[in-house]
Amino acid sequence: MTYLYAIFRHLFVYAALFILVVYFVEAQRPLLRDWFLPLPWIGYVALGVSAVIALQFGRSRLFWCCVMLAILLLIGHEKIDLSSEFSRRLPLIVLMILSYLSCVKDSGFSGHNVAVTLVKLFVVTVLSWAALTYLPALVQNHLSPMYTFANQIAPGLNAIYTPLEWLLVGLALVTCLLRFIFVTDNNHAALLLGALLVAIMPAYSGFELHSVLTLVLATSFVYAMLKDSFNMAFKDELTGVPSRRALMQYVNTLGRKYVVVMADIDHFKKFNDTYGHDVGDEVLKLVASRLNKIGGGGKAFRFGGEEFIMIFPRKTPQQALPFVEQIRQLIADYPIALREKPRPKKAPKRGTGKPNQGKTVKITASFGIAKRSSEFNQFSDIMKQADIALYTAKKAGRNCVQLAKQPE
Ligand SMILES: Nc1nc2c(ncn2[C@@H]2O[C@H](COP(=O)(O)OP(=O)(O)OP(=O)(O)O)[C@@H](O)[C@H]2O)c(=O)[nH]1
Repeated sequence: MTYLYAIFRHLFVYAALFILVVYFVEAQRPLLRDWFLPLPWIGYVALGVSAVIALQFGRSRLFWCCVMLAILLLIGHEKIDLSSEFSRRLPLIVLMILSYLSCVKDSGFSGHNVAVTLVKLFVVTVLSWAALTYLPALVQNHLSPMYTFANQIAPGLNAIYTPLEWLLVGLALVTCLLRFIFVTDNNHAALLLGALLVAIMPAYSGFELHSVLTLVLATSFVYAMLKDSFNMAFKDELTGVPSRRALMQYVNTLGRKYVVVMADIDHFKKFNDTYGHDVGDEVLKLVASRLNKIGGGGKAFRFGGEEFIMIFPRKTPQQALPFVEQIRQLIADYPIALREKPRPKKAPKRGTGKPNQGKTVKITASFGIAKRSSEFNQFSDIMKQADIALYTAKKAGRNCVQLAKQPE
């Protein structure tokens, strides 16, 4: 569910950006030309900044995208004298390269890897060129109906690309979309946006409009890199909730009144030993997603291992208690469906042997609550108090909440 939500959230943001850009460029062509005419360098500067950040962050794919876009812009700027056929095909080739880059991993910037990537990009370029040159002859008989079909959809389509080129554009865009669905992050969303904007570039003649599209793309690349790096640094990789580092940063923003709740899954070692570490990981994700939904203004963090911390700013332990109780109950009541055991290599004969039925289990967690007070005003001291309360909860039989013994 969270995975689907992440896909739709990203798609919504980037699709909205794409539509906004296209609408703005369509509606404001003369205005944009006036704005960008005195700024012929702006697209290059944006790409340069994005490329430098990509270098610093080790995002080689976005770096190569910036290089490709700079070449595209340069040729659009007619700074390089090449045959018009090459200029016409270049957006398609860049599109193919973008879809290729969305399918591979960041390989970094070591001399060897840069050389290998350049060779691969060259191969993609040659293959794309060959496809654009030889495919029309192969599908000659289908070309005329394809032109008619494209004309029926929208009369202007054939003026931008030939129907065969449209097919290649579609293929490249679907590849980027599928890669984004498989690896849902900002980098892949930016690559998808990049592919979309490069695909529509031939529809907009004029260097200024290309500069606008490049500027949008370079900015989205920078945003994607910063956002993904932020997530890596401040979100726990397994559970997706804010990490210990995020907690330490958050603590600095707290005022003089707050409550710290320490949560720990009960008998988790036994659970891991019984059902395996992978199932243990799934349980951790589940518990984290419950804790993440805590009410009362509480904020959950994974502290490490099977321990979580929740902070309630501007609350007393008594005010936080009902929300913690609610979450404890939610976790305890939730039946966890265990995945079916892996099928045996040799399938039992039909009618013999019982189906490998999935089992459900339940898990509980214990909680310790402490507040900031004049006696315990350092975060580490309040944590220690919450930990003592948690230990008391464990001693009291687990699956319960204990308040630290602190002066009122
Ligand atoms: N699957 C999984 N297990 C983890 C992870 N981090 C820590 N653990 C396990 O969590 C278990 C913690 O066990 P203990 O601290 O002994 O406590 P417990 O078994 O939960 O018992 P009580 O806390 O006393 O109820 C260890 O077996 C760790 O290996 C993780 O990321 N994934």
